[in-house]
Amino acid sequence: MADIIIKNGYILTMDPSVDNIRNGVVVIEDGRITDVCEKTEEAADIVIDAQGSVVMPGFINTHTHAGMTLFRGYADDLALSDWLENHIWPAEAELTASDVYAGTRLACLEMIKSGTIAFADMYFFMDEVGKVVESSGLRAALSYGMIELWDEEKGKRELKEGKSFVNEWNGKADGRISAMYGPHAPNTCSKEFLMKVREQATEDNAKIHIHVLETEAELNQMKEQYGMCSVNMLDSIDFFGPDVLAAHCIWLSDGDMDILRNNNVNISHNPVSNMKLASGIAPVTKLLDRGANVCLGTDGCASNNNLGMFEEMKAAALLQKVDTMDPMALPARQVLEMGTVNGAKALDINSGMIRKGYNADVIIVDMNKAHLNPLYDVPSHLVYSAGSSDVRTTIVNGKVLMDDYRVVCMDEQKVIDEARDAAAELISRVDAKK
Ligand SMILES: O=c1[nH]cnc2c1ncn2[C@@H]1O[C@H](CO)[C@@H](O)[C@H]1O
Ligand SMILES: [Zn+2]
Repeated sequence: MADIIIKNGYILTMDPSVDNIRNGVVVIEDGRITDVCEKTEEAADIVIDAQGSVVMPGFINTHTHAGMTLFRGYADDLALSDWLENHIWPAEAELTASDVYAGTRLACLEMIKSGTIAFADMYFFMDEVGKVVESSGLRAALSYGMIELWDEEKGKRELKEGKSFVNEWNGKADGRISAMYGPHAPNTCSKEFLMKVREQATEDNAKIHIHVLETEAELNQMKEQYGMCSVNMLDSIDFFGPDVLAAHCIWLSDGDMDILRNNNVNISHNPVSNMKLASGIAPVTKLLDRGANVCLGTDGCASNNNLGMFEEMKAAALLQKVDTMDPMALPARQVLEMGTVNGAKALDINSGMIRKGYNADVIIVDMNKAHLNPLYDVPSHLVYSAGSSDVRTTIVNGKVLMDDYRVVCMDEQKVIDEARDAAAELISRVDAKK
């Protein structure tokens, strides 16, 4: 007997080798999708009627700082350097482990409710993040954000912390958690430090998550310091490879794009954060044309200000259209791939498609809504009209985390209350230091 059967839904497979099914069935057993078909005679413990809904792979948020939900709306409408240095970093200096626990729980709740099944995180107190991911049922690629700032002693401590996190958490929670190294950025970590990180990651068989060319200021700083941009500098130390997840990647030359493509670097595009901080527009269309793997991420809640992937998809599509002045640029189907298939490739997980043998990381989107009717084309609605609150069911690793709008893996109100309390106390500590 199967664990879960989802029936009567429109199956959006995202699998290039299999057509979508208008009225189909997804069978789930032992955390895997065991069948995708028109009809089944099989029985299951749980039968979900997805009438009037789309059954699709859940989203993969490939760049975030989950604990930053506590700073949602705390410092807005500022330039990135001012925002980070004068507002966010002083506030983060007061963060405690229990704050990160509360903030990450809130983030996981929000992600489950908005159809995200996995996320790539870079933050502090990562043991707390690991615990939250483990108990929530989500999947995640976690990294301790190492900020060296050209201080050799600090660099040693940071790398030690990054390494102990990798050693402890890589492969945990039945393989739902992978651990990565998270050097913050080429303008906050020295070349020597980045070389050590690369070496350590290779030795530990762990991936690397880093911010790259998010601002023009970074580009200028790198040119001044090294006589070359971040991509060239990283390439000169053989930093790149298919195990690297580079966030933002805005200020790229054509040569940089070739380097990223030729090294199979995964690029996390974060359009909402990039627009909000006026960081710039990443050349997504050009990267995709080259065959680079571009996926989507929201960035932290202080620069977005939510973790919704529907919104991120729409922003990505619209931004490329206006940037290239071509309304055919980045069509709905391709953005959906960025949010699912490409994200799975970046995190190296067997998710992102409704396909036999793949992880049962499935969401059900309710289409019986005013803003989703009439329905001509499913990808179009998902990208241009649907929103986070249209997700009715979220399944990760064959476990139902949200069942028909009801989150079953955590006490929703308690998570919200605890995060609100933690944020209030945190900000009063920050204000007391001013
Ligand atoms: O958009 C961004 N650019 C650069 N740094 C960021 C951004 N968003 C968050 N952080 C910062 O990265 C560190 C993660 O470990 C944190 O300090 C966080 O505030
Ligand atoms: Zn970031």
